[in-house]
Amino acid sequence: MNTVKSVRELRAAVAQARAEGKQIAFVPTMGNLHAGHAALVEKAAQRADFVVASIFVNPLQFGPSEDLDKYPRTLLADQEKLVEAGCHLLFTPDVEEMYPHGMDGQTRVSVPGVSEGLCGASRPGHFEGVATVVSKLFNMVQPDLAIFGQKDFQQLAVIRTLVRDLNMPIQIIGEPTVRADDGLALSSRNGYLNTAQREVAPVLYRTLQEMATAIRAGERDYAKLVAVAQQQHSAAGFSPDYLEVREANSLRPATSDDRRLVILLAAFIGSTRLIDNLAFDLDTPG
Ligand SMILES: Nc1ncnc2c1ncn2[C@@H]1O[C@H](COP(=O)(O)OP(=O)(O)OP(=O)(O)O)[C@@H](O)[C@H]1O
Ligand SMILES: CC(C)(CO)[C@@H](O)C(=O)[O-]
Ligand code: BAL
Repeated sequence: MNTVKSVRELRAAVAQARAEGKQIAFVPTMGNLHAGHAALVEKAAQRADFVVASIFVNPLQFGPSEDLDKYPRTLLADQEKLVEAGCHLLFTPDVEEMYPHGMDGQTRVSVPGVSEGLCGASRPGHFEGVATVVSKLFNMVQPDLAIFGQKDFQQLAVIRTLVRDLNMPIQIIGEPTVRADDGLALSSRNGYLNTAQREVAPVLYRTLQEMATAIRAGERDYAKLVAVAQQQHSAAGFSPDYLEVREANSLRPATSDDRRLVILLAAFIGSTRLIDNLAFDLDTPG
């Protein structure tokens, strides 16, 4: 696997792969890779001949009081995991390479609708930062397909909308969330948890499963289910950020008639904010 830091080197390497007739798959990340990222790269290697990954901790998508500075940077270990998963080219630009004219005057990409509410409400500007950097990365790599995790369910919806609305000829593939044995969704931010916090963290996914089971059994009082789950989160030491039942395609608040649902949550434990979600179809047995 080759690692490049400049857009010029990236374009040259991708052009060579194209000249060899290869299909290009792209997996953007912020690094500190775990088995969830590896699953995306492995899927990319199954679907295309040449796999490009990026590691860039994008300042534009972090709020002023968020964890930009402490976000874990583990390049050597990440490179080993990428090689093992089948990556051919790693792009690791620095902030000056991504934003050579500074971030203040940077053209921004804003995706209305699906960016609003949920993480969009809790993290103002976050999805504009994500949509902007992903648009830039897509233009730099020009992949045939790009792979994202369903763990960031709203982000995936934002990117699908962005690609549709800006006529980008890129197929977007969403991959299921990879979890620890106890159900906790793998996330780089799990590394911030102390032992006691890590022990209680699986309560998040457990309550999502309990809510989904209740809805499948006919419960349609979503507010009641949310209140019960939030009590369990609070009892475990979490401060709820949001917990909502939405229609899975549009992300609008769910009605009792909707069949494709997603329950999404964000919650703080100490200063660590975790997200998770569970999508299900009432017409498909669970
Ligand atoms: N557990 C997981 N299973 C599958 N995909 C995942 C998982 N965690 C992250 N991803 C995906 O990996 C890609 C890069 O995500 P990112 O580098 O932010 O990882 P992360 O572990 O989610 O970090 P963070 O702590 O910022 O949430 C995204 O498409 C994201 O949805
Ligand atoms: C898609 C992404 C790499 C853009 O910075 C980031 O939001 C992430 O890691 O999910
Ligand atoms: N995984 C989404 C990137 C972020 O939290 O900023």
